[in-house]
Amino acid sequence: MNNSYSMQTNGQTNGSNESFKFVLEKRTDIQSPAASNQKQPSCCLGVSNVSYTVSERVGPWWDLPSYRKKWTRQILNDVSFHVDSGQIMGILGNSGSGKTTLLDSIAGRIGNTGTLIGEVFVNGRKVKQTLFQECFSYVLQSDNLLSYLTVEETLTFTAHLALRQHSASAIRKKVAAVMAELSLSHVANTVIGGRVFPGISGGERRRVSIASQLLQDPKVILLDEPTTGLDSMTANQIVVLLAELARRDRIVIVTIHQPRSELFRVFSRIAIMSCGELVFCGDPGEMVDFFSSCGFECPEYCNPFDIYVDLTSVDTRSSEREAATYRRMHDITSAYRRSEIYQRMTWKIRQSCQRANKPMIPFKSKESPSCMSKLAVLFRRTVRNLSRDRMGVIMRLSQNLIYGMFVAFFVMNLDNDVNKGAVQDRIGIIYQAMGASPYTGMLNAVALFPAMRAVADQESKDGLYQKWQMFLAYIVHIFPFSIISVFIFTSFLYWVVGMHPDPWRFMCFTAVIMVPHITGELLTLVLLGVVQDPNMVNSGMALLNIAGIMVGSGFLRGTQQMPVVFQWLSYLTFQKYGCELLIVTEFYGLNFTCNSSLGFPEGCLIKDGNIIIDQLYPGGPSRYTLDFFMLYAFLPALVLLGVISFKIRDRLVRR
Ligand SMILES: Nc1ncnc2c1ncn2[C@@H]1O[C@H](COP(=O)(O)OP(=O)(O)OP(=O)(O)O)[C@@H](O)[C@H]1O
Repeated sequence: MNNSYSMQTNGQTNGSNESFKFVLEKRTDIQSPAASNQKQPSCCLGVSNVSYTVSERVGPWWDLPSYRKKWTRQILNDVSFHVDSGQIMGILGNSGSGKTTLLDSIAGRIGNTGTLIGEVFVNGRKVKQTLFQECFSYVLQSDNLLSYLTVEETLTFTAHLALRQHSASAIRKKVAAVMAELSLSHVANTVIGGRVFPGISGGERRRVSIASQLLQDPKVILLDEPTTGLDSMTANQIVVLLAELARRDRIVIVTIHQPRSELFRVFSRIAIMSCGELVFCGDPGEMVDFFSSCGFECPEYCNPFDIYVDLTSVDTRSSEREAATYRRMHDITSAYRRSEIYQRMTWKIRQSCQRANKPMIPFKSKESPSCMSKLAVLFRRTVRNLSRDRMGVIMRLSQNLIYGMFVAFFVMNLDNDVNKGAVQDRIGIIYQAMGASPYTGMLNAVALFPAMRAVADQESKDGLYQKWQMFLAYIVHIFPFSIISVFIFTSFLYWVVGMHPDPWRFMCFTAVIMVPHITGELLTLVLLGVVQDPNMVNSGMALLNIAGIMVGSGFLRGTQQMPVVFQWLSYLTFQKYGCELLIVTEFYGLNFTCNSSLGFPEGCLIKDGNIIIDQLYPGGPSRYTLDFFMLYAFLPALVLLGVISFKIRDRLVRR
């Protein structure tokens, strides 16, 4: 079997009418087991009998009888392969064949919903599942990058998070070297960009994601569909670049959809998956040989990738087709298992395990900085990224003010006459200020945080830091914005409508309003830790806030008239303490006038604000300091809750 195939191009290489045919020639690169024993690669990866099963409900939740039943589904079935350093392996297969699950299982990102069995060897040494993440770098299909950082800044921050023992100049050199290796030097100072403003191209973004992984010097790089969403020329360039990375003594494994035919010569190994099984895994020449021996010649001028993936896919459009294509897939898989290619592969895995002087497992560089240094780097990165978001900054600073303007122009001047709304308008303003401030905080979090969360999900899986550390770094940056934004809001509203003209009371008013605004943002972040969908968080927050102001304020129904359970619940709302403080701040010692001809003469019985305080919050002034303490206690409590929420997220997020 020393005959094999090489490829001849026919026509233009980049034109649409490109084509090629296979020509028989003598192979020299396929070594016998004895020969390959002489030349050992510096690193090798062996995956042996990996299977993954999940337990699933048989039916949907609205069909209770079937929902109660469970069945076991085999997602990966006895997958084995071997790759040496210097090689790039492409994993092909139709949609749902298990490519991503295979990468996830090797990358240690499979989650705990199913059962993973099998063994992974690096340099013949068995790697524990818990160490997969420290050994393999994983580039996800979607690029999670911060839009407002430049390419160089992105890589520099990542390097600071990953490499402690390197000096600043060493990190600069390292970043420059990685950028050069991935041909990114020309866009070093260009921002990544986002949906609403331009930045680097899709292919360059993909290369930045790969570069971030290279900073940790991984020996094995896994990439899930790195070419998806790119035009075919850029996709080819990415694969060629990955092949070059592999050639520099690394192992690169990449899942790919519909590679172009000229990539045939780029891959060192090709694996084809179908229904969770590895139907074939070998070098490109072997692949053509193998399928021909199974009776499936690749027609001239056809893309062998398309032909072989089609041949091994199961067509579920009708039961007859399904049975026939499944049989064909099964026959090919059986033939592969009996083939010399498969025997050689299993022999290589065994041989690497039995080697006398096995090299050590090459873990990624793991010189993480201390917790405080990581927090400092994350904080700097968050501030740098978000402070460049002009719309984000404007929104943060102005939305409270815009709302304040609306309320101020609606109320205009507060009167001191009880019959001209002196009490009602003041209570209305307090109700609105307390009720609306959490919403503006919530809007900020929902608009800005999910992008940061996606980055943290990825980087925490890379072992750079933990998700709760990013949460802490993010909330630190909230405070200055909140203080300025609330100060602008209260300065405008308080003085324009003419609330109590005591500067000290104005400061207290501002200090109280600060808390619901920050609490709104913090509570949203806490929920975003455990709920993936920001829209659900939006709705949840709106409901919580409505419930809080209803039960806590006592404006809709006096606290004394509420059922006991609500009276107790009111102590858990920040609105209770906030409203009480604002009522005391505004009404304490405030004298009213009364023009009895304008309204109810009984209204004139309300001569001063203390009567209102006694009605709404009896004993309120004596609890003034305690209320402040209780109100501000919500902030550290929510920070703690946030840390817990993001620790729970570690378990919830699979990839
Ligand atoms: N944890 C899980 N629970 C239930 N089903 C799962 C789980 N993980 C994967 N699957 C199922 O396994 C099959 C293989 O999924 P996978 O994402 O690996 O396919 P794929 O080949 O990467 O597909 P694509 O090319 O479309 O991304 C799919 O049908 C998927 O729904």
